[in-house]
Amino acid sequence: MSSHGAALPMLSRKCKGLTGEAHVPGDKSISHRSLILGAMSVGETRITGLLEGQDVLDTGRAMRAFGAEVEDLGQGNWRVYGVGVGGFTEPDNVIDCGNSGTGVRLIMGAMATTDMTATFTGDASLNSRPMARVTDPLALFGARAYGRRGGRLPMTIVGAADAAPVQYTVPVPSAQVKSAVLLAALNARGESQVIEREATRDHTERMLAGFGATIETEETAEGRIIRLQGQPELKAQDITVPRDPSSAAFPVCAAIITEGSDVLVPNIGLNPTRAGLFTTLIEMGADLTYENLREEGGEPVADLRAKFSPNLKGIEVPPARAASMIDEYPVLSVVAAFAEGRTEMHGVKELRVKESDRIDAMAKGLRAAGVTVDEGEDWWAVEGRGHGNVTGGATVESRLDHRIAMSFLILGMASEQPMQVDDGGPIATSFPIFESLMGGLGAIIERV
Ligand SMILES: O=C(O)C1=C[C@@H](OP(=O)(O)O)[C@@H](O)[C@H](O)C1
Ligand SMILES: C=C(OP(=O)(O)O)C(=O)O
Repeated sequence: MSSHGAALPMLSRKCKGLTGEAHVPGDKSISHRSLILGAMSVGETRITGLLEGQDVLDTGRAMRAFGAEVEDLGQGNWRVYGVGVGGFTEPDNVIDCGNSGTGVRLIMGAMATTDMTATFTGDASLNSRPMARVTDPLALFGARAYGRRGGRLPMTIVGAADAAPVQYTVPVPSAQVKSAVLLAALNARGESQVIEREATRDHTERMLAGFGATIETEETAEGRIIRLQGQPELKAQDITVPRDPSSAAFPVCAAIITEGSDVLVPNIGLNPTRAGLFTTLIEMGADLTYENLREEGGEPVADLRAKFSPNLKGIEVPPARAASMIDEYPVLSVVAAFAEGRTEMHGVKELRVKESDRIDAMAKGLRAAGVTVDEGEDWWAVEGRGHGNVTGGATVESRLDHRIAMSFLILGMASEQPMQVDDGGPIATSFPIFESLMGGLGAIIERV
């Protein structure tokens, strides 16, 4: 079942090659943060290119429930009239964050240092994901959490007004946890410090600086130390959301494994905390090039050109790269199936607590498609079969996980037999135009 209604089985079959331009939607991480920081600032924030996926729409609804005005102006343009740091009003009903870990965790952080109580819930996937990683540090500010056993949603957070600042070392490589603490620290009295041992995506830090917060980052031997002054007046901004590298991953990988392909994916942000997949593909021998490499808004941006790559080889993906491509391992494992030799992926236990256990979901589906996969708690490995030898011909479960559904549909574009997913509905959480965009390149995707 998809989160909103009946299951939507989908199938993809081998196509003659993908060609053309793929204009992928706005970045999901930056879209959530635009709405939340817009709601926490004073005045009118205008957002262009917002991702209108269900995850982000749910965050927009939540911001309205906390008192901000959030208005859809059409064609990806949005207006947020913020209430200022500490200016939220108490929601009069449960906040449903749908399928979105980012949404619920960042919003819990944002309300944890206010004088109010809010109850959060989500779909079956989100309600099975761990929340203690966020509520533990929020407790340091004095916020209390009452949830289901194992720290699961539905969960009520009782915020702590007038909180003192904290010092916190994030125990797992998670931008969501880091961001929840930073958003809580915004309404605490003095300077909070957040330390992360492994660099994760830094959109919250960059955007906080853009909204006028006093924030600095220091790289040290023990990791990155982020210092944030509490109780700033955030100033509304005009934001242009860059296109999502995690969505670009799908047409890029599809082109690499599908004979006859040549696809251009324009305007993709190559922030080093997000670009690990592209580095990995190039190491595997993919014909992937950065055209028109430039700087926009202080970040590297390029047009990605991906072509069919018949000579892919398996590699070892190092643990240090994991955070910079954490959402891309499912589709990387599909590319690995078409390479010669074994691809090993290490330091990836976070994959087990995403919308699904992504190692388990991909391993089962790949095996059903004729590919050998080994796994341990923190690693997995795909035995590449080489181009032309991936059987396919299976129906797999997408487990309320958009990236699992999209990854197997990409596999089916190049495998000998079609691939079917039991439910393509979750794709709309992050990439609502996936079907039409891939179809426009020549992919054959059918609703069955
Ligand atoms: O901060 C963010 O926007 C995100 C952080 C990552 O999650 P974790 O922080 O749990 O690794 C990522 O998987 C998610 O899609 C988006
Ligand atoms: C893990 C993801 O999202 P979230 O944690 O926000 O649900 C994802 O988009 O792959």
